[in-house]
Amino acid sequence: MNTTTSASIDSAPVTHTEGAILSIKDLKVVFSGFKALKGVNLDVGENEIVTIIGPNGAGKSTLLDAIVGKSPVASGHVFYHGKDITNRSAFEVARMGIGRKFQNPNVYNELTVFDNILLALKGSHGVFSSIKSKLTAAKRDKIITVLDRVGLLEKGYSKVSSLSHGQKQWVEIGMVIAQDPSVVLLDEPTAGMTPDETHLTGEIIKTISQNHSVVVIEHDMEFVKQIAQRIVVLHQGEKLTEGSVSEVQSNPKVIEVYLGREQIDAA
Ligand SMILES: Nc1ncnc2c1ncn2[C@@H]1O[C@H](COP(=O)(O)OP(=O)(O)OP(=O)(O)O)[C@@H](O)[C@H]1O
Repeated sequence: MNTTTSASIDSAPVTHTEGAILSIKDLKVVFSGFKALKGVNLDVGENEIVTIIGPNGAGKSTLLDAIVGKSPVASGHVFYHGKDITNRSAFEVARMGIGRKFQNPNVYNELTVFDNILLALKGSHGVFSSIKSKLTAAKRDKIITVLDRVGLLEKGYSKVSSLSHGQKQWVEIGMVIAQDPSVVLLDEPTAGMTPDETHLTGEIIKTISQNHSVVVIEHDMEFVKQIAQRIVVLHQGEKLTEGSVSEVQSNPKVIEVYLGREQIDAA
């Protein structure tokens, strides 16, 4: 991979981390004087699952928003495949290959699961023309592959309105991966799910990581343990630490600001 350099505020060259698909350097986001991110660094490798945890208001969603051009970056850099994409528009970032799923499913309830995935495929233009146009074998195969990866092969011809909350979330994950992103960003994908749905979501994330890098914001520590390879802990707009599940769970600072509180909440 070639090294890309960008000028920082003080003109010192800033480069991405060699080999990282997504490389975030000293990222700062400020809302009307409030520092939501105070200089966060994060690297995501190919086919890696990175899980972000931290207390409410830590800056987790803001970090994903800043990556995809939804929150303006005050300073610092977002490199994607070595290219500086800081403050690109949400549309450009999505087109380049960073897919984002938000907390609430954004699906077409009156269409089938199959048609929802069809609409998300690259090259689809508008609901009516996409569904009425002739389905090529390649598109059909692609949709079936996506349905298989998100565990919805048998629900392909069901209307989304008939699905459970968890299944609707998987439809939307399918719509994101149908666009062939290199990186998939998931904001609390298990919110509101049953324990069984939560576990299946973990298995789906592990499956999709075979073809995509995945960054997941999550609160449920059982789920984090199921999927986590590397955990990043955010606190008050800063990275407190990062490491394996056992490293993070035994870190006194993490216990003090986050895990202790989670354990009390769970009691
Ligand atoms: N558009 C905005 N305008 C002003 N303040 C904002 C905006 N978005 C987020 N914030 C503030 O930035 C801080 C970080 O918010 P963020 O949503 O990123 O936290 P979080 O870690 O995702 O929290 P949660 O777990 O509750 O979703 C919070 O104090 C929040 O109130």
